[in-house]
Amino acid sequence: MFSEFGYAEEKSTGKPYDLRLLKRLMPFVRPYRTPLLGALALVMMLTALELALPYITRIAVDRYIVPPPATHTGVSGDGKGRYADAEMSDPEMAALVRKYPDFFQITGTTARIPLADLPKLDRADLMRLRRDDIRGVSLAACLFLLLIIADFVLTFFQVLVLEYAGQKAMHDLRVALFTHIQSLRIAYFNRNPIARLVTRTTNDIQNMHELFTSVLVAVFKDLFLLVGIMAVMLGIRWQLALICFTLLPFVVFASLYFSRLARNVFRTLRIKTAEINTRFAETIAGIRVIQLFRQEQENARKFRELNHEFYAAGMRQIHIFAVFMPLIEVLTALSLALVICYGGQGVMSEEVTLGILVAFISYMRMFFRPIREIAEKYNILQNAMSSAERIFMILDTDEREVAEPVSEDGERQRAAESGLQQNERIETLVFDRVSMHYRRGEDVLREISFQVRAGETIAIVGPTGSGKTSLINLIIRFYDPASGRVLINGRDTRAWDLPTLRRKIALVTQDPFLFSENIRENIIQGKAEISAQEMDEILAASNCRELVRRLPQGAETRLSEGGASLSSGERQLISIARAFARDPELIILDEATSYIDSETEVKIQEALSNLMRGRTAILVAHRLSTAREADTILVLSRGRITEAGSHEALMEKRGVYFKLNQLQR
Ligand SMILES: Nc1ncnc2c1ncn2[C@@H]1O[C@H](COP(=O)(O)OP(=O)(O)OP(=O)(O)O)[C@@H](O)[C@H]1O
Repeated sequence: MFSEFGYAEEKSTGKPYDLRLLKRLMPFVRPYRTPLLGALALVMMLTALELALPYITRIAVDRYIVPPPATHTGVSGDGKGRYADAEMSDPEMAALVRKYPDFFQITGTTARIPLADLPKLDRADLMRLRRDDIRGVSLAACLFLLLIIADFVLTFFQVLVLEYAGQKAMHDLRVALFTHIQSLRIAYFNRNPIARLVTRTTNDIQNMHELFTSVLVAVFKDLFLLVGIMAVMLGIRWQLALICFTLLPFVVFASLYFSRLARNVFRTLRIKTAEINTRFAETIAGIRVIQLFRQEQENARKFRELNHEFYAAGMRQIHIFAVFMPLIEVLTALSLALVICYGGQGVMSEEVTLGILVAFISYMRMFFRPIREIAEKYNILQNAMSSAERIFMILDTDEREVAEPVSEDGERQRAAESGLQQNERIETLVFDRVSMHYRRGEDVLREISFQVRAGETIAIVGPTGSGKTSLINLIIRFYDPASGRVLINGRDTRAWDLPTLRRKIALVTQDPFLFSENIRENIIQGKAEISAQEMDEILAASNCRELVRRLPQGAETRLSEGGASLSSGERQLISIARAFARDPELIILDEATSYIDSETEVKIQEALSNLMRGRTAILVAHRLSTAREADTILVLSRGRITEAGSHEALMEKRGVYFKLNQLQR
């Protein structure tokens, strides 16, 4: 049963990139293109900074650390060995040279000392001789530090700007999705379980968010870094660079292979998470049934099974990454070994400087990271694409309740029409040979015809499943007839402006739904503020006064989810107050079948007669005593009207209605 609960759709494997989908995303991204481009520019700067770091190390090593003194002095060679030079014109150098007459040879204004003899000098003298190198190294270190600080600051702004753009774009997408879902016809919700729609607005949007923040810009960064490292390495020493790149195909292959393995596991994990969530939500919603029928153990067994499948998928994921991550580390280490081996030989044969070797080692450490990250992001990208696919599938659902006016002219025309209709009072409601079905070929109403005039009350009675609720669903246009017409004032309801039509009607259902807002908000339901006096009148007419007085903060008391803190009778009283607040012309009442204590029952009946006074009413009556007062009673059976007339007329007829009365007595 669970696997049928809309999860098949979760299995859809999005392509890792789909230009069509990316194009659809553009309207949501376009308003934030400036911050996105800003983030991209910051990423380019960051890449340049990161590439510069090993280069600075190389300069520090080659120019200042390894060679002998550089500025006052220089390296010179005469075939037999290498020397460090010191300028005798500098008095400090001259004094130093004179201190070690055995080591220095003076020619003209230059003194030189064989490199091999440098360690024989005092440490302080050696430092003095190499003071310019020490200054150079300190400068390089400062520059290194500055770049790291700049990296930190730029990363901060890059993350901030990117998150801003991503959050904003996803905020807009979530609102668009929510608004669209809200505008869909009731029939759509029969086919789409709540859990699926909730997942769309939460998980799927989250996946898309990750696409923005972890993939889009980061992939650019990884690519810049990869290309940059390759270019710098080739530029410094192409022979050594090519040796390093020999392992590249293995890394790319391993990354692609593992990302494919991981993709399947991620998908299973996603499905299992959704199933666990639904099982959990269902358990809480149905806790009374579970406890009453002692289903705890069986339910726990099913949950354990699901949980185990989730655990198994989680472990598979861990196994994959437990092999993949170290494998990439091994390949990185191998490439480092190659650099050290070949680079080390190069240093010994003086084809490569030590600085180059050090820089290469740093670059190699950085080199495989972007490849690994691109492989990881491939999964996020794919996830996001299938989320985008599912989100747009909903956004493309063309089952809107109110057709959008196609042009401005259409809009004006509609506004003018709705203005006219707003002032028009409902005089007649006519069902003209109406049939309807939920599934093709299974008519639940057949050829229904009847008429109601302003001020009349019609009661509909009939066994369960005979189509009473379906009939009232047609009046408020939750559904439309398959054939025939529902006419108000002689005009098809489909030609009426839907909001205007609905504003004239109030529906009091069997089990009214209350929102987790306060009582006042539940009653006024989006209406502009109403005065305290009006509110008091509504509470009085709907018999809610006493109930509100008992609550800790009166009408401002916030209800728990679905009004669960109130009894079903109290919920009905509030829903009657809600109908009063609309001051409707037509009342549709689906009488409650649940047991309500007789005191509350009296209150409800009183409130209802107040509500129906002077108004047109259509009443689905489960108790025949309620139907008795109606002007006309329609008896429905298997979707057809089998009898119609006043209570007296139908009793005289001695048909179905008479028999029902005998039974309920
Ligand atoms: N959303 C739906 N999708 C498919 N079939 C439906 C749907 N709602 C109702 N039905 C079917 O339509 C038929 C009429 O149902 P309806 O709810 O109108 O009966 P009812 O007379 O109001 O019943 P009750 O007295 O139990 O409320 C039933 O066979 C029911 O199974």
